[in-house]
Amino acid sequence: RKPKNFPPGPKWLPVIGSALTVAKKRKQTGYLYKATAELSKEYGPVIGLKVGKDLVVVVYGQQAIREFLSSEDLAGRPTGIFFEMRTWGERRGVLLTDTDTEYWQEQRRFFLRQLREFGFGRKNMSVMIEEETGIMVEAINKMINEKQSVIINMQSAFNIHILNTLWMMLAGVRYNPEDKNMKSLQNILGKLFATVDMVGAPFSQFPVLRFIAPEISGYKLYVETHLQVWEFLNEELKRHKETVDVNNPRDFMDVYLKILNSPERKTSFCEKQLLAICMDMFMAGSETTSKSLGFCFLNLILYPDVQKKAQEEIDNVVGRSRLPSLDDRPRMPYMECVVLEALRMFSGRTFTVPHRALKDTYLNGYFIPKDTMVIANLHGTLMGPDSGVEDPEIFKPERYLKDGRITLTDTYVPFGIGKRRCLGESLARANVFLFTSALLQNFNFSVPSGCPPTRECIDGVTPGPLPFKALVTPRD
Ligand code: HEM
Repeated sequence: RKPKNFPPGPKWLPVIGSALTVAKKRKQTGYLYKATAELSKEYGPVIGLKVGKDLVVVVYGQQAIREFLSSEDLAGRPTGIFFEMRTWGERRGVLLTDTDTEYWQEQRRFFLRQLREFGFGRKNMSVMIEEETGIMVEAINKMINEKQSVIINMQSAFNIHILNTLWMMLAGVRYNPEDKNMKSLQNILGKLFATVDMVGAPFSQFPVLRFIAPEISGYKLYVETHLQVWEFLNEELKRHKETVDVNNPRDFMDVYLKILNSPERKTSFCEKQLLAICMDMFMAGSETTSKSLGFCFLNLILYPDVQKKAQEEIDNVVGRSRLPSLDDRPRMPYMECVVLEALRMFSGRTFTVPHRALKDTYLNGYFIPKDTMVIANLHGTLMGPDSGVEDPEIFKPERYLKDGRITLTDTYVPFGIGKRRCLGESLARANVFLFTSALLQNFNFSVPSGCPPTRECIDGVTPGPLPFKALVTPRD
């Protein structure tokens, strides 16, 4: 039965709850984020659903999103499918860490401190990304070679380089794009993303399917691909344990191994936890950044004036004799705004991670029982009718500039806020800024004749642009 004063939403049918209504709306509108927007028109900023046996609340209104993300009562880690996944793995001796809320907060703090203080290991974050941008520029130059230009698939152009920046920080390894390990990792992650659709995957809507139809429901593939990533990480951990010098940590794995060997080690620290963090970083950090860059370049070819203005700024501040660095950032407000707009285009179509109510509580005046899963659709605050953003579908970096200074409002939360906010924000911003400015410094990007890009996206919990090509020409 529906709890008293639970947020309003579509009718709950026996067994399937409201899953069918969401699926129908999704089919009609083509997108999960648009389905939420439609439901919100009918039911208001906070929508109550029942998916299979679980209570799920989706938050869409701008103010309600802020209230949700600021609430400590709603900052728990989900149990349900994710928890079961880990328990399932534990039984086979591979997965599980107790990443429930309290442990997670301890691990979060540790990760953030390491990121802030060292950028991990010997090379700091900026230098490492700058090197990777140089490698990408070089690779494009090679493709162009003697020709005048080259046509590139832009939506996937960044995947390998972004994976490299993540993997360099975590394990100090960078792969050649042609490397077979890198290709296999990319392949596995791609499959994993195709199967993860927290609100949409059939097995998360109907838990029983996991047991009676593991193949068709996608559960088997989900678990198998998860395990493949796990094994990939475990191999690297083995190598690290053999070669670590705790007084000279090379990367995050070494820093973590140092803690494991120290007497002050807290109970939440263990090897499995380390692997779980690396897994979370891959899951949360690779597709998100690559897709934001995809949206960025899609819009740069659709808005050549924006591209030209950014290039003028790069030429003035950096020139052509060296690559842009993070130290240039304060003197490049227009490029910063290009990044802000790219992040809005990505996060404005995406959802937060699922949160869990740690106790009975209230949101926007509605009752949220303990253990309800709560998730926000950031479209509401970045692009929706009460977001305060004018012409939200238009890529307009100037919107953040007031008298030459960057001014952001409370509604601009592409990384979330509060206790569960994104852990990789500084890395993601640095990646988008450095890759975009290095490429614009060296090349012009335009629509190839006969291949106009579409603005339509691939639907999912983190949508990305549909495949599109750019004509890339060296700048004089
Ligand atoms: C442009 C790129 C990115 C965007 C737009 C983005 C955005 C977000 C958002 C909206 C959340 C959910 C916040 C919430 O539910 O309250 C999140 C969570 C998270 N992000 Fe990011 N993210 C990006 C890149 C990264 C990177 C590069 C990393 C890792 C290095 C990362 C690690 C995480 C983690 C671990 C969480 C979960 C935090 C938790 O469960 O407490 N993200 N991110």
